[in-house]
Parts: sequence; structure tokens; C-alpha cells
Amino acid sequence: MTELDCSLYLVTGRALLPPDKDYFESLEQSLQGGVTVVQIREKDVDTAEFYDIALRSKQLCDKYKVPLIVNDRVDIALAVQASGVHVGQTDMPVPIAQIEQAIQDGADYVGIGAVWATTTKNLSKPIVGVRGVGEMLQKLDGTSIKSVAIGGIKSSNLLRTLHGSVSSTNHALDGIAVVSEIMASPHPREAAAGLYELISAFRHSNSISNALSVRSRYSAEFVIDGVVDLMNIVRERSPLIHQITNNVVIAQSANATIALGASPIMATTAQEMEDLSKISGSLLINIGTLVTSAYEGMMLAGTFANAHRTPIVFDPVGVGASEFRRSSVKNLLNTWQASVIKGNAAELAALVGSNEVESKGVDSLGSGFKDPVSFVRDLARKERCVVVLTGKTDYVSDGASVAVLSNGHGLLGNITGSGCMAGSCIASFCAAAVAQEGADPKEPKLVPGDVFLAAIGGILALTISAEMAAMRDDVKGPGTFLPALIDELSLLSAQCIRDRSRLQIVSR
Ligand SMILES: Cc1ncc(COP(=O)(O)OP(=O)(O)O)c(N)n1
Ligand SMILES: Cc1nc(C(=O)O)sc1CCOP(=O)(O)O
Repeated sequence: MTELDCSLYLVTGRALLPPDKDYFESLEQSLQGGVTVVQIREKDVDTAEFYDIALRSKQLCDKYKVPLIVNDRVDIALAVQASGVHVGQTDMPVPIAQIEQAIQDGADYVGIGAVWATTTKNLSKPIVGVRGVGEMLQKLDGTSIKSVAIGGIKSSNLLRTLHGSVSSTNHALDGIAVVSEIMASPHPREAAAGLYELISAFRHSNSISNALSVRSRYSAEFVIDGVVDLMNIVRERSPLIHQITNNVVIAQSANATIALGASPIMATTAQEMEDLSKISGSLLINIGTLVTSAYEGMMLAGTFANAHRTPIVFDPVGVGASEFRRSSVKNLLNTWQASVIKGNAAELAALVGSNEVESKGVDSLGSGFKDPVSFVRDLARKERCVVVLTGKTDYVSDGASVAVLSNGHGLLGNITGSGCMAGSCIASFCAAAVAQEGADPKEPKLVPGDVFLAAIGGILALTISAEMAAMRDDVKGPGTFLPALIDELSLLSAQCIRDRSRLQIVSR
């Protein structure tokens, strides 16, 4: 078979056509929209009808120079001179084993799914999620076999699918396969063109961001200027910050958000998530006192946030403390893409399954990572988001640059929820970053704005305010420190940030 361009792979499904829409008209329009491969998938027709459909489809595909693949039926593929046949391995329950078998069998490509839930097909296996896709992609390292993800892919989750479906060896998808997003559309040309545009834009932005990482555009001065600009935007626009957080810190996190100049909404119920996603500037998810009902809200809120390209700040509080937390965090990160993951050394170690750092409940013990700079940078690359490691020194990385921040005060460690308030501050700065850049629907980044600057801004705002609070005469200890900290957040000035920031940028 000649080299396949798997970018936008249409699998047909005539049952999904809108009423009165002709199948061949729909197919031709989707080819005009930019579909790069077509697979004829007919489960309920006899051989003669399958042959007729495949033959006419082949003529249309030839007209647009697009390869045609036939699902399951080698005889029909040969009869219509199709470019190939798609075969499944129904006797292989484990997806990884399927990939290994496909390699052995000399397949040209593999379809990996279902990445998301779908109603188009009755699935015999659980969905694999983007992380599952990433694991399977790693098996293809060193082969020339192409890969497409399939199952529940829509324009709303396409960027998340492409961003998240990457192996730790950086093996990415060659394309995506869809049925309903094109077949069920009354306007298949536009549906296909919209998907194709997102795919090309994603590839373009990925190559730009790789180039930027190498040249590393951040300097300490650039960062401080950017942070000050973002703080001004928080105060001018007072973005709504949706926070699903733990019940120990709800009030102080909301107060810290208000003090900074943003507007908190602390809603947890799943039924509200769609409406809130339309008006929120960012979403904070903190699992500190995780209960099943809040978990459902987190799942939904994150999904809507990704669809609206709203930044998600994820705080996996105490993730290593119980199996419930570990599996919940795994599922959450498999379902939506965070823009920032923030945690202390024990939490981030638990997230990657490392035992380098000791913990007690939600707290880190000991001296932390031997090489925190490499740790945050590698985790940011793996999770494809900004990572914040909090502690006496804070580290923030976007996978290329690492900001090492040495502000703060020991009293932050003597009150509960200082890390949670850092999450609220970061979420407020993230909302400002989105507002600053504006959401261009054609821009392929998962969220608009500079999330790296926003994460640094949130940390500096809290830690410098803590220094200011600790210096006050009315602060006698942890009890008086907390309200003073809220006061200082509201009083924090651009000059104070410029004068007090202790920041170093390390690039690879
Ligand atoms: C591109 C692509 N990927 C996966 C599938 C599913 O194939 P299979 O497991 O053989 O299941 P059926 O399609 O026969 O239901 C696909 N068809 N196309
Ligand atoms: C044909 C097919 N195979 C799948 C798999 O997981 O192997 S999911 C699927 C249907 C995909 O349809 P939609 O894009 O409408 O969700």
C-alpha cells in the first residue's frame, strides 16, 4: 500500500446520516472538506449491496485522490481495488496485545480506541483514554506503523485528544478517525474542514512551541513584567474563578481570590458544571477532601473547561494517601487536560509513582527531590502542561524553562491550606492570561495565554504577600498571620513584586 495520510480518517456509518441526507452526497462533501482516508464500514448489508456501496465510494475517493479502505471484507477490497482492508482482532482482549499483534502481522496502521465514550459502536472493552493511547503508541516506537485514535472524537475534544495522546517517548498520533462527527452532520464538508483545520493548526503550533523551547524566550525581567501585567488584568477584569476545592479551605481560598481581585465561585454539583463553564475564566480542581459527588463534578467541569479552552489548575492534594485518590486522579487526568498541575514534593512523587519523597497524609517529609529542576521539567513534558512544585523553594516549568522561586515565609507552613490558596492564586492569574490573549477560535493551543507566566504569578503573589504579612507588628503567629496574608494579597503592588521577587530562570 502507498504511504497513507491518516490525518483525518473517515469511517463510514450510513445509519447516522441525518434524515434525507444521501450517503454518496455526504461522502463527496466530506472528501471536499479534507478527509484524507475513507473506510467503508458496513455491518448489516449483504455482499452485493456492500460491493455496490464500496464500488461507488471508490469512484468518489479516486476523484479526490483519497485512498479507500474496506472494513473486514478482503474479497470486496480486492474486487473494488481498494487501497487496503481494515481487520480487527476480536479474540484479543488486551489493547496492548492487539498492537503487538498488528506489528507482527505487518499492518500499515493501527486504530487505537476507544479513546472516549461513543454511542456509534457497542464497545466490548473499557475506553482507553488519552493516557491509554499514549501507552500504546510507545509500542510503535521504532516501527513505521501509523496510528489513529478512534472513538468519540469531536471538534470539542480534538485538541485534548491530540495533546494528550502522546507516549513518554514523545510518540504522537498520525491522525484521528471519526464516524459520527462527520457522518451525522448535515454539513459534512464544513465538519471535515473544521476538524482538518484543527489538526493542521495543532501540528503547526507544536512545531513552533518546540522551536521556542529550544531558544527559551524567558528571562527574569520578561517574567516579572508579564506577572505584573497579569496582576493588573486580574484587578481590572475580576475574572470568575470556578473552584472545586476541599472543605477545609473553601472560605480562605475564596477570600484569597477576592483579595487578589478575582471573583470566586465554589460550586461542586455536577448539574451546574455546564452553565458555569460558560462564564468561568478558569477552573481549579483540588482533591483535598474528595467525595464521590464532587468527583463527578470534577469530571464534568474539566471536560467542559477543555471544550471551552478554559485553563484547569489541578491540585492533587494527598494523592498518595489512598487508592481512592490515586485512581480518581488517574481517571481525571485521563479524561481532561490540565493546564497546570501543582503539588508538593510528596504529591508530585506519588503522581509519577516515585518513592523518592516521603509523605504523611497531605504533607511532604524530608528534603524532597535530589534534582527538582529536572523533575518538574520532565513531568511538565510528560503531562504536557505547566508543573508547579511547591516547598521552601518553588519550581515552575513548562517543559523547557524552569523558574526557581525563593520567596515565602515559614509561617506559610504553619497554617492549613497555604498550598490550596496558591492554587486559587494561580487559577486567578491563568484567567487573566486568557483574558490578555483573547480566545481566538483558530488558535490551536489548548488554552490561550501564557500559563507559565500565570503559574509563576500566582506563586509570587502568595509568597511575597506572606513575606509582607510576616513583617507586620500585628502578626504574632499562625492565627494572626492568615488574616494578615489576606490583607497583604489585597494590598500587593506591582512595585512590591518588582522589588521583592527572587526568581531565577533555568533553561535546558
Ligand atoms: C480506523 C479504525 N480503527 C479502529 C476500528 C475498529 O476496528 P475493529 O476492532 O475491527 O472493529 P469494527 O470496525 O469491525 O467494529 C476501525 N473500524 N477503524
Ligand atoms: C468503529 C469504531 N471502532 C472503535 C474502537 O474503539 O475500536 S470506536 C468506533 C466508533 C467511532 O465512532 P464515533 O467517531 O462516532 O465515536
